[in-house]
This record gives sequence, structure tokens and C-alpha cells, in this order.
Amino acid sequence: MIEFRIVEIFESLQGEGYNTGMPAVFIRFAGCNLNCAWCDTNFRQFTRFTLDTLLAKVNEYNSKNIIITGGEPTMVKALPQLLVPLKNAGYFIAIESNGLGKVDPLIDYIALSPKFCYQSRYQKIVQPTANEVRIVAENHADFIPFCQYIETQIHAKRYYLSPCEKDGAFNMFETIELLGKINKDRFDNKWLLSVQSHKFANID
Ligand SMILES: Nc1nc2[nH]cc(C(=O)O)c2c(=O)[nH]1
Ligand code: SF4
Ligand SMILES: [Mg+2]
Repeated sequence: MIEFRIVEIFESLQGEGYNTGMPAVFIRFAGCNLNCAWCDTNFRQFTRFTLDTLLAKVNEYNSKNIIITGGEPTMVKALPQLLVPLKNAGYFIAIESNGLGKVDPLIDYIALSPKFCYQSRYQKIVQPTANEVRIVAENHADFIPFCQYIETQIHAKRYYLSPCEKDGAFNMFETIELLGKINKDRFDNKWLLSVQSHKFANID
């Protein structure tokens, strides 16, 4: 019997990136292959769901959009066994991944967030395409070269810098300063700002 390790399932609005405001059912899987200092998710605590109980839970909500997140959902071996029935039921499925695992082709929308603090892990790129890339802004001399490297290695429609929350405060000034620098001398202003707007709207 397949078993999924789930941190939480909830309905909310996508808070980040291009789809901000899109109603969705979030399925947060336990487990991650990284351990970022500023991680805002307790990905180690979980409840076990069978495929049927998980599908029944998702079905309780109104939204026909799903956001698969974590933790790191590309590490979930049995994910295709969930994606097939969800696709057959007509759901639009988005994923939030750190970019270290290959994303299943059944996923409709890919948001990748490569982590500067684990730069060396991105020397080999296993998922070279995405709908959007979002990188959490870090104040470090090598940060902009990392973003430029990711832009050459991961082909996406949009690229974002996101401020990150540390001790209840966002590094907003650093983030917009980095944005100004990364877009300097470019005509396309390719890099945009993505905030965790759900944290300001006081929703999940
Ligand atoms: N509203 C809302 N939007 C989100 N987008 C990505 C999230 C995540 O934790 O992966 C997230 C989240 O936790 N809440
Ligand atoms: S990759 Fe995401 S879930 Fe994993 S530790 Fe980093 S911030 Fe947390
Ligand atoms: Mg979150």
C-alpha cells in the first residue's frame, strides 16, 4: 500500500510568483534534501495518508488547482501515483521545488527555487526548464553571479528574487538593492520581485 507523508493540506491563495492570488489546494510533503537556515516549514513532522485518503481530502476543497510543495516534493517516490488520478480528475497541478530533483512531466506549472546557500549542489542541473525561477535574496558577494549562472542553466519564462524572513523581519532593502544591481545595464529587466504575500495577508 502506498503511503504519503504529509505535513499539511490546506486551501489558500498562491502567495508567491506569477500565479499570486490563484486559489489552490496546497499539499505539503514531508522531507527535504536541504536544510536552509531560514526555512519556514517544519518538514520533519508528518501524518501518513494512503492514496485514497489523500484524494478524498483534496476533494473536500473547492479549488481545481493544486500546489505540490514541501519540503522537497521531487523526492517523493510515489508522486506519479498521486498525479495520475489528479490529472484524470481535471486538476491543474503546480509544483514548488528547490530544483535538485527532476520534475514529473505530469506537472503543469513548475516553480524552482535554487538555494544560494547550497550553491555547489547546482553544479549539475537535472531540471533545466521551469515556468518560473525564484531565488531567495542573500547578501553575499557571490549572490548575483549565482543568479546569473542559474539564468543560463535553467530556462524559465520569469525570474524572481524573493526577500526572506529571518527572526520575523524580511530582508526587503537587500532584496530590492540586489534587484537593481542584477537588472542594471539590461534592457529587459528580466528579474522581478516576488514577496511571500500570504504572510502580509495573514493567510496560510
Ligand atoms: N499562500 C501560500 N503560497 C505559497 N506558495 C508557496 C508556498 C510554499 O510554502 O511552498 C506557499 C505557502 O506556504 N502559502
Ligand atoms: S529547500 Fe525549502 S523546504 Fe528544504 S530546507 Fe530549504 S527552504 Fe526548507
Ligand atoms: Mg511557505
